[in-house]
Amino acid sequence: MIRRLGVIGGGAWGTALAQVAAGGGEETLLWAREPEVVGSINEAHENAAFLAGYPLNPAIRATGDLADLGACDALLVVTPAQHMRAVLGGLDGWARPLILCAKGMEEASMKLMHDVAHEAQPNAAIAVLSGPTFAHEVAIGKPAAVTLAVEDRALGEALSARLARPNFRPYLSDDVVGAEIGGAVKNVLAIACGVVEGRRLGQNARAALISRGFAEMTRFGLARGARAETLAGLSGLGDLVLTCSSESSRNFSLGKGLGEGRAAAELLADRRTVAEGAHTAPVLKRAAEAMGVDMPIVAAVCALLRSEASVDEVVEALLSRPLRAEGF
Ligand SMILES: NC(=O)C1=CN([C@@H]2O[C@H](COP(=O)(O)OP(=O)(O)OC[C@H]3O[C@@H](n4cnc5c(N)ncnc54)[C@H](O)[C@@H]3O)[C@@H](O)[C@H]2O)C=CC1
Ligand SMILES: O=C(CO)COP(=O)(O)O
Repeated sequence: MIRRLGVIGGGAWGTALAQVAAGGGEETLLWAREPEVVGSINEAHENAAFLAGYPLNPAIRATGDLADLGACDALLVVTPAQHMRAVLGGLDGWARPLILCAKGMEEASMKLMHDVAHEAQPNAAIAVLSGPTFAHEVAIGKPAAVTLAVEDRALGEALSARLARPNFRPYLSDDVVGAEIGGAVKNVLAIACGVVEGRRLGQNARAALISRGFAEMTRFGLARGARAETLAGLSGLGDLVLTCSSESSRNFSLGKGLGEGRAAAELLADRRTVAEGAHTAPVLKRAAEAMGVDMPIVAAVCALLRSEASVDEVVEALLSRPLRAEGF
C-alpha cells in the first residue's frame, strides 16, 4: 500500500507534484536543497523561489535533511537530470519505489534516468512520470494527464491510485524507455521551436518542425527499444506539442532568445531555473551518432548552443537537405 509520498526536489515541478500528492490532505514531505525554499514552504506555504504566487497545501512540509524521507512509502524524484545521481546517492539504501520525474539524459554517461537511478539505488523499484504538465497549471489544479511507466503492473496500479486526483490523471504504461525518451527529446525540439518564433519564421515552419522533430524522436526512440505508441502518447507527442507552443516553456524561451540573435552563454548565465534541453542536446546528438540515427534538428540546436553557426546558417542547412520520402 502506497500512502505516504515524499518529494525530492523543491523546484517548480517538485513543488507542484507535492501539491498533487497532498491534494487529499495527506501529509507530504518535500526535500529541498535551498534553506530558503524550506523556510518559505514551512512558514508561508509558498515556494517563493521557484513557484512564487501559488498558495500551497499546508499538508506539505519541507525539510533540508534527506534522512527525514525515510518514513515515506515512495518518493517522487524531481531534481534536474544532471543532479539526480548525486542526490539519490544521498539516500541511505533505498528499497522502496522511486518515481522519476526529471526529463533528460545524463551528460557524462549518456544514460537515461532509470539507468542512473538503478545504479544509484539498485534495490529501488523504478517508475517514470512524464507528460505535458506546466508546473504552475498543475499547482492550481488545472486538468492534466501524464504517462506513468513502470514494468510491474501491480506497483503501477498502486502508484496510479495514490497519485490520481480529479484533475490529475495518470495513464499506465510499461514502456519506461519510451516515456523517458519522449520527455528528454521534446526539450531539445522545444528549443528549436523557440528559435522559429524568435526569428519570426512563421506558423507553417513551426508545424513542420514539430512534425519532423517527432520523426527524429521516433527514430531515436525505436532504435533505443521504445514503443511507437508511447512516443505518440502524453509523454512524447503530447509534451512536444505543449512545449513547442508556449513561452511558459523554459526551453522554448531559451530558443526564442537564440532566434532573436542572443548568445546561448548569455541566455544561460545566472539562470536559477533549468532548461534541460541545453544539457540534453549534446548528449542526445552523441548518442544518436553512435547508433547511426539521423537527427538534423537536434544537431542544429547543438550548433546554436555552441555558437558554431548562426540561426540563418542552421535554417539554410536544414532547408537544403536532400528531398526524401516522408516517414520515420
Ligand atoms: N517546471 C515544469 O513545469 C516541469 C519540469 N519538469 C522536470 O522536472 C525537473 C526539475 O525541474 P523544475 O522543478 O522545473 O526545476 P526549477 O527550474 O524550478 O528549479 C531548479 C531546481 O534545480 C535544483 N538544483 C540546482 N542545482 C542543483 C544541484 N547542484 N543539485 C541538486 N539540485 C539542484 C534546485 O534545487 C531546484 O530544485 C527537470 O528535469 C524538468 O525538466 C517536468 C515537468 C514539468
Ligand atoms: O516539461 C515541461 C512541461 O511538460 C516543462 O517544460 P520546460 O522545462 O521547457 O519549461
